Amino acid sequence: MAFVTALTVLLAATGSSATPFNRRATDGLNIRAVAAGKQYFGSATDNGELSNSAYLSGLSNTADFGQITPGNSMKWDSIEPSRGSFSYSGGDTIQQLAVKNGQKLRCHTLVWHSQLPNWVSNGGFDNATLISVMKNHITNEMTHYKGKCFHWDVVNEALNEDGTFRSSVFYNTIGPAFIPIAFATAASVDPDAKLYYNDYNTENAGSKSTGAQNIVKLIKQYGAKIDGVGFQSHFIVGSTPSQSAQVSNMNAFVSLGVEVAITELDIRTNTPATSSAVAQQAKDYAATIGACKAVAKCVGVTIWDYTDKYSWIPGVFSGQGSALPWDDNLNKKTDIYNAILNAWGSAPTGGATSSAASSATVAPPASTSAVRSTTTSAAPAATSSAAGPVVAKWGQCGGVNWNGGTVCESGSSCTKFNDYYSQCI
Ligand SMILES: O[C@@H]1[C@@H](O)[C@H](O[C@@H]2CO[C@@H](O[C@@H]3CO[C@@H](O)[C@H](O)[C@H]3O)[C@H](O)[C@H]2O)OC[C@H]1O
Repeated sequence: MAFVTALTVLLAATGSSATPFNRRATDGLNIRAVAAGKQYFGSATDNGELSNSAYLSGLSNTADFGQITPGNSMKWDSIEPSRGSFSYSGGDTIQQLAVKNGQKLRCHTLVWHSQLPNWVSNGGFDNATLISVMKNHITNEMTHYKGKCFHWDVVNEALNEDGTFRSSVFYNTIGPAFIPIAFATAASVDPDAKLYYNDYNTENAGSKSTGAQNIVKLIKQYGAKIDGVGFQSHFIVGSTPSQSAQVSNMNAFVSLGVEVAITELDIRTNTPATSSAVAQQAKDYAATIGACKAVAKCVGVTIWDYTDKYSWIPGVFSGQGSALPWDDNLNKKTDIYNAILNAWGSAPTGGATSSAASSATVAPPASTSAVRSTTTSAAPAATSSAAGPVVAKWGQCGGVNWNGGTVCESGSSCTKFNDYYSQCI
C-alpha cells in the first residue's frame, strides 16, 4: 500500500499523464465531458503512431479519451485502393484498439473528394456506374464495420466556401443527389449507426453553414436519414469563432432535427508558439468546448490527434502548428489541458458519476465495445419518409440528374417521376 501511494505521488509529482496500473483515474477530459452530459471527449489517431508505447498509453487512457477516430485508415484510398479490392487491416487495428480500451469509435469517412483513389476520381464513370461504385464502397465498408462504429462520417466536405457544391467526381457526375444516395445507402447497411455530414468552416453563421443546413434538408427531402452534422473545427488562434457564435450556429442545425458534434478540433498558431498565443489558444479551446457544453444536442468533441508530435498541421500549413493539448514530447500543456477541463465544468464528486469515471482504467467487456449511444436523436422532420421505398418529391428529375437507385438518368428529358413504375415518364 505504501508502495502504491508512493508511486502515485511520484507520478503526480513528475507530471506524468499515465495512469498507474492500479489507480482509478478520477478526472480527465472525457470524465469531465461525460459529467457535463456529453457522450465522449475523443481523439483521432493513426496506425503508424500506435507503435509508440507512450503515445498509445496516453491514447488509451479513457479518463481523457472515451472515443477514437481513425485519421486515415478508413478513407477510400486505404479501404478500396483498386476497384472491388478491399483492405481492412489498418481500420481493423484501430477498431480493435477501441474495443480493447472500451472506447467508442467514430468512423471517418465514406465519400470524400480527397484521398480518393485515381480509379474513382479519373475513372470516367457515367452516372449510373459511379452511383453503383459509390454504393458498393459504402455497402462493403459499412458491412465490414457493422455494429462497431457508433458514428459514420458518410459524406465529407461537399461544399465550397460560398456554400455551393464543390466540384468533385461525385458532384460532377451524379449531381447533388450523390449526397442523399450515400446516406440512404448507409442507413440501409447499418441502421443503428449515427450518420453524419462533416465539413469545415461551417462552425459560424454564413454561406457555408447555410449550405450545410441545405444539405441536411436535401437528405431529408429525399426521405433518407441523417442523424448528425460534424463541425471539423480546424481553428486558428485568435480567429476561432466565439462561444456564442458557435452555439447559435449549432442551434440552427439542431432545429433541423439533427445532433451535432465537434469532430476534428485543433487550434493552430505560428510556431514556435508565443506565450500570448498560448494564452489566447486556451481561451479559444475553452470557447469551443463551452459551445458544445451549452448545446444539449452537441454530443461530444474530438481533437484531431492529441499531441503535436502527430498533428497533421505542420505538414499542411507551413510554419504553423502547436495546435493540440499535448506537445511534441507527449507532455501535457497544462494551460490548454486545464482550459478544456474547466470549460466542461467541475469534476464528478462523491465517487463515479458516469461510466467514464468508473471505467477509466478498466476496459469493459467486449459486448459493450461498440458503446452505442443510449441517447436518441430528435425525431426526423415530419416531411421525412424514412420508411418504405426511397421515392421522393425529388423524383421530378428535370433539374438534377436524379438517380439514387431509381432511374432519372443524366441527360434524361423526363420531367416527372412515376412512383409506381419507379421511373421517369
Ligand atoms: O501523404 C498522406 C498525408 O497527406 C495524409 O494526411 C492526412 C490528410 O488528412 C488529414 O485528415 C483530414 C484533415 O481535415 C479534414 O479535411 C478531413 O476531414 C480529415 O480527414 C489527416 O490527419 C492527415 O494525416 O495521410 C496519408 C498520407 O499518405
